Amino acid sequence: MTKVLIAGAAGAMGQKAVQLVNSMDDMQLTAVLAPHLADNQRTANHLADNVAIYHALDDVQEGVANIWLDFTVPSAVYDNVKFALQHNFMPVVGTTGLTDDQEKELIEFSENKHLGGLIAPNFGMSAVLLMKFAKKAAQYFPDVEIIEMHHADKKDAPSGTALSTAKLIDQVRPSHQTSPDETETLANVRGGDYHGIKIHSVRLPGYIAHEQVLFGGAGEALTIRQDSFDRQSFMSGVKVALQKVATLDHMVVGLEQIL
Ligand SMILES: NC(=O)C1=CN([C@@H]2O[C@H](COP(=O)(O)OP(=O)(O)OC[C@H]3O[C@@H](n4cnc5c(N)ncnc54)[C@H](OP(=O)(O)O)[C@@H]3O)[C@@H](O)[C@H]2O)C=CC1
Ligand SMILES: O=C(O)C1=N[C@H](C(=O)O)C[C@H](O)C1
Repeated sequence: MTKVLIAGAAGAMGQKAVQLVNSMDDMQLTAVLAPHLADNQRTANHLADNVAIYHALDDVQEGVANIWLDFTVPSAVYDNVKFALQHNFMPVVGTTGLTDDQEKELIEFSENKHLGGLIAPNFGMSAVLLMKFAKKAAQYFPDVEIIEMHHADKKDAPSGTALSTAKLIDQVRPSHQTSPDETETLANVRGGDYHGIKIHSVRLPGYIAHEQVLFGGAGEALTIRQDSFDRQSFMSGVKVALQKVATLDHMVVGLEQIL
């Protein structure tokens, strides 16, 4: 039986993850890290009496779980994953917001410790495929912009998925002419800029997680779009990650690495 700790267990994704782990025969939820979760909220949060509730990182006991599943906040994820590796948990990280330098450092640390782990900006199959297709299309359509749309509670912008998509496109797109002398008469109206790729972040109630990659060519255009209508859609990817992380000997980035 593999033991799992969920960090951010009371959040929107954490609650889904608790129910997923509870439903798996080969996994046991042994602990959660949830800063504001009270003991009398166990039942509402589907936590059995024997699940340890930690309110602070430094209270977490080494050995309480094999896997550290993280759905917290961008400001906490680096410290959480570093702590997890230092204390021999295999991290499965859904939380977005790690910088490139932080990600690199954590991967190197995992390599030195020979500890498997996964950082997945998106556990949804539609998003994984969107990123794959966008990378392919960018070889032929270098002019591209990204629009990501999320629920109004999302704390980070751009989304981790949009940033990952831009990085993948940037790896392959041919050099090309950008429009010169562009003037913004309203600040930031052209969106954020990742190596010349514009990213536009929309935050609205009613949305969950959606992304469009728009390619423009001479007299034609290609739009690739994915929609996550329900957070349950991320759980099949989380399940595979929990089942496969022990087969890795260092941290990898992207769900596609283990599919
Ligand atoms: N990879 C993927 O497929 C997906 C990734 N995400 C990402 O997952 C993350 C969480 O999203 P979501 O569940 O919607 O966010 P929520 O805001 O609903 O949940 C975040 C949770 O983290 C808790 N938290 C805050 N600080 C800490 C800390 N230092 N240690 C432990 N827990 C902490 C919060 O507790 P409290 O409120 O009590 O402070 C809260 O319960 C985001 O980064 C999001 O982008 C989301 C969907 C899919
Ligand atoms: O916060 C969310 O909701 C999501 N976050 C991830 C991201 O930032 O890409 C994945 C998905 O878009 C949902």
